[in-house]
Amino acid sequence: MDTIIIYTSMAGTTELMAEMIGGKLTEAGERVVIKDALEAYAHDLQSYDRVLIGSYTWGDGDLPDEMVDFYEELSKLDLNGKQAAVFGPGDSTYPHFARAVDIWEEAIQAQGGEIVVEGLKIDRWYTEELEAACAIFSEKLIQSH
Ligand SMILES: Cc1cc2nc3c(=O)[nH]c(=O)nc-3n(C[C@H](O)[C@H](O)[C@H](O)COP(=O)(O)O)c2cc1C
Repeated sequence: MDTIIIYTSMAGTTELMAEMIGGKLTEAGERVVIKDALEAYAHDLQSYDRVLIGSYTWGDGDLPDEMVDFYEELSKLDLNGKQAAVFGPGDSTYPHFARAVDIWEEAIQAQGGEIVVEGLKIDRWYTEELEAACAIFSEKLIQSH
């Protein structure tokens, strides 16, 4: 199973999640590439079996600005046959908690990708749960194929 993790991070939480999840999959013997969305092109996804997107939420429940180009490219791709899952931190004091996770899941499904594990949303006020939550998410991914 070859996985690409595309993420963007402002203060480092999403990056940490990407590294933790990537580390767990690698430990399980999977091949993983982690890329910052600013250095990634959506067509990069074509060479991988599994696509993971890591995205915090910005504005009023919006995608981060750094991911908008990638989002537009992804919305033109055929993702049939791809396994996918999304993770990201948010802040539950905002009305749309971690909504970027839902936006990405919808975009992936609209292009034919299969969401194999429910999106992981982490509240920034509870980051002590980060490592355990990322480990569980990774384990579900490993079990899903
Ligand atoms: C201006 C601004 C707007 C934000 N809007 C939302 C939001 O609508 N929903 C949400 O859940 N979190 C929101 N957040 C919180 C970020 O998603 C959260 O701080 C996240 O941990 C940042 O990820 P990072 O550490 O990878 O940069 C917002 C943060 C800022 C500074």
